Amino acid sequence: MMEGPALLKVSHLRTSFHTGSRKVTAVDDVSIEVKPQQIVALVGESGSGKSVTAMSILGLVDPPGIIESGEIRLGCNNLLECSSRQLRKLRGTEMAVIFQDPMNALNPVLTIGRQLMETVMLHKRVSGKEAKALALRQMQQAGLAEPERLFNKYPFQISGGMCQRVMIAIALVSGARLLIADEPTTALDVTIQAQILKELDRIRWENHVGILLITHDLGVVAELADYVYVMKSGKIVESGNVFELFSNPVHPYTKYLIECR
Ligand SMILES: Nc1ncnc2c1ncn2[C@@H]1O[C@H](COP(=O)(O)OP(=O)(O)OP(=O)(O)O)[C@@H](O)[C@H]1O
Repeated sequence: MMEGPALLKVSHLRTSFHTGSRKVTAVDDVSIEVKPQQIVALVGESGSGKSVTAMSILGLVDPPGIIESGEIRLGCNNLLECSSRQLRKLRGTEMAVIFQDPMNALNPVLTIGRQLMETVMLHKRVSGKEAKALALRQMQQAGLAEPERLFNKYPFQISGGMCQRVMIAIALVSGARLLIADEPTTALDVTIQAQILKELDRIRWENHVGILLITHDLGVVAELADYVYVMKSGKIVESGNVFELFSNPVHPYTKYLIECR
């Protein structure tokens, strides 16, 4: 199931920030791969360059940041050669992202249902009625019981865990094959964390998505990931199958992260 060509292949990516006369290379010669239905973790301490890697893949690096070199392939698309218009289209149809703080990622003045329907209608030529039906189905798929009741609620009226499920539904409604999850459970309490992790595990099989999971939490990695890249100061210092990496870490930094768990 995880055999075959990569869904996402990042090769020798370098992303830097120029501020005044200073240049910070946040991502320095990073190469990573995600296969269909695989959960790949990118771990490392705060400031190691995980989020900048994600933003580079999504085409969301803004000045003073610049992607200096490398290649990012998503399916048959060469992302660094895409225009911003093409990238906007790909974000939604091919790749989607969920963030740490789902409440802030949602629009506070629109109902949950409205936001889902708008995403559907942005990507599919369907009537309002069909969009609603699709939105409701996707809510159910993301583990939201009683979607009809939730449809007319505003983000502040539902819990953080439910908001994250709504974000997952929004991410998947357009049929994206790659989901980038940037610290998806960090802001949630432990029991809700476990539920969301389970949900991610389920949707990768059911919706055939590959997931790039960005986290500093090795517990989350052990629970969910198949493959791990360890990042430090912008570089990948070690990578491997999750079982091998945990049982036999080679790089001192990986050993340190595992000991600090
Ligand atoms: N807008 C920016 N301007 C200047 N430098 C930046 C900017 N964004 C990121 N950086 C640099 O990139 C480095 C990596 O940041 P990044 O957010 O990717 O780390 P991270 O591993 O995701 O950390 P965290 O877990 O705290 O989000 C930072 O230490 C900072 O030096």
